[in-house]
Amino acid sequence: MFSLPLSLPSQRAVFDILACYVLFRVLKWSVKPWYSPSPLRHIPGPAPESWFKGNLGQLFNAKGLPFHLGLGEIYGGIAKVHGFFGDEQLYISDPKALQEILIKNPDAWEETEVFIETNRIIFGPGLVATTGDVHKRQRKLVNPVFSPTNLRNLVPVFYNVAERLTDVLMREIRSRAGVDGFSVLDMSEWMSRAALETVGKTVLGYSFDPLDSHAYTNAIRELIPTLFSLSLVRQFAPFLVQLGPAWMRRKFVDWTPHWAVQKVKNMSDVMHNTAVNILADARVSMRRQNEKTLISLLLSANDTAGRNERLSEAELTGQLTVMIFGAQDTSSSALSRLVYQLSIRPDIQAKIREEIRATGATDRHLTVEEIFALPWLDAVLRETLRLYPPVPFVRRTALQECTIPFGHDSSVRIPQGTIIFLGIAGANRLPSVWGPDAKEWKPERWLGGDMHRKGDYSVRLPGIYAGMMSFLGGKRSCIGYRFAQIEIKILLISLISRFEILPTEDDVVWNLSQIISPSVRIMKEGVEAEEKGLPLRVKLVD
Ligand code: HEM
Repeated sequence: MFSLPLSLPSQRAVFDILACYVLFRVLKWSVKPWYSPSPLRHIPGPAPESWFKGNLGQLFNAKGLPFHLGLGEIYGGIAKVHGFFGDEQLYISDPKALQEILIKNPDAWEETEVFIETNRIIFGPGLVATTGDVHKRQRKLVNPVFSPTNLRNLVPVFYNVAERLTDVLMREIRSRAGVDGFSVLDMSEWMSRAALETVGKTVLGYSFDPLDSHAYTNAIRELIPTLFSLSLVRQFAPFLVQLGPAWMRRKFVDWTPHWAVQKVKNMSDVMHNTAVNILADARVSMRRQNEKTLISLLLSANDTAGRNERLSEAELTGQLTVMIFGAQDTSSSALSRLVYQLSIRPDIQAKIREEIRATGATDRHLTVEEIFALPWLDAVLRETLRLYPPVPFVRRTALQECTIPFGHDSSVRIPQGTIIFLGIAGANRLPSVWGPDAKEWKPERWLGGDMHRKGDYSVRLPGIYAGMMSFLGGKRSCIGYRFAQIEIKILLISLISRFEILPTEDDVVWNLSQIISPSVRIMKEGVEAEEKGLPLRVKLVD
């Protein structure tokens, strides 16, 4: 558990600081109800599981997804949960409330300090580590880089990765197929490699070589699970970042005797150093070859931006790391779920194969228009992202006191500083929006346009994609949502036109580590355990 040999005074310093913080929170918690009764006291919700961490142990838990979904089902669109020392927080999946928070009054809400400060330490000052005007300025420069035209120009690169993936899979299958022609492959591993290679090539023009165990590759793939294991410790970040200058905070991190903190520190150093080198290379090759990777487009946009709009070197390095992260785990989680759903529904897999074949796509690359005109592929992508969003929740803090409407004609006053969870997965399953079959995976609900929606037409979610919350909505919505659609569709076209995919007998479970990922239940020395992966039976189509 403890990985660093620390001197006694430094351990003592970390301990004293944490002890002061705990004392401060306990005092605040015990005195507050006497001088101001909470306006949230009547909001229903589960009892705190512990006096110390409230419901945080249930919310930030690999097995916590049913708890998240249950909050909306049991208590409605706004439920009260508890943070440290009884801190009252809200869990929100109500469409009207989401509309108010994300669209109507976005300046009253911001990412939590915990999120911003830990991201700033890990990624540097990129999009996920800045707020207010700085974030607005960064988005103004980064958003156009993901324009439909720029993404269209990258289609050959997306195809190149997809074809390299199918070539490798063909070799794998041929070398170890059984008599029935099927081979069992860990498809989540392959989807993760494909997603990393895609983002490496499109954003940076850089190959991470998916078969190589490059330190940067490992850092990218292990960071999010390691951070999730630190979810509770992370809550102290806003307090810790106020402790003196940067060199002193770095010393505190160096002295922290926790293996996961040290692992995150090392991964963050690897990512930062690699990003600095990649940026320098990108500058050189951009000038030499007029290269059109997303980072070279960002560099050009930055060079021509006005002085007050321009990103600093640290901000550019931050964007680069953030783009890689934003793209990798999320896309690979979505792809894993998609191939799994198609494996258990071979009838729908066959429909996609048929519609691809009808375009003649097996011999040529489809254009973006042709890709988006495949109705079953589109319906399967939408339905899978709706029912199984890779990021099931995000959090925000109220920057000022505000009142938010919810339900038919209710409202609640929210004190400044309140932390809220935006229940992405919960909102995506609301019967009021999607109809009584909201909890079923039914791609056909997307065929025939909006008329097929069975919910109440007056209730709308403020998401940027297909009226769902999977890529969020508003000022901090996903910048790569078009990128993700093209990437996923091209990879699926290549896979489904060449391979038939069926499930194995394995018991697949989907765990939460901020982003959802698959594991299988196994017996290890007579004891039930879980192993990361998604074994599926794959064979070449006849
Ligand atoms: C299926 C794939 C994806 C899903 C489900 C997804 C989902 C999300 C969500 C929910 C957020 C909001 C996070 C928050 O508010 O805390 C977000 C933000 C973001 N995403 Fe994605 N994302 C995906 C793919 C991508 C890709 C491919 C990229 C880049 C190439 C990307 C880049 C980003 C960035 C940079 C942000 C931060 C935006 C900001 O704070 O202004 N994402 N994404």
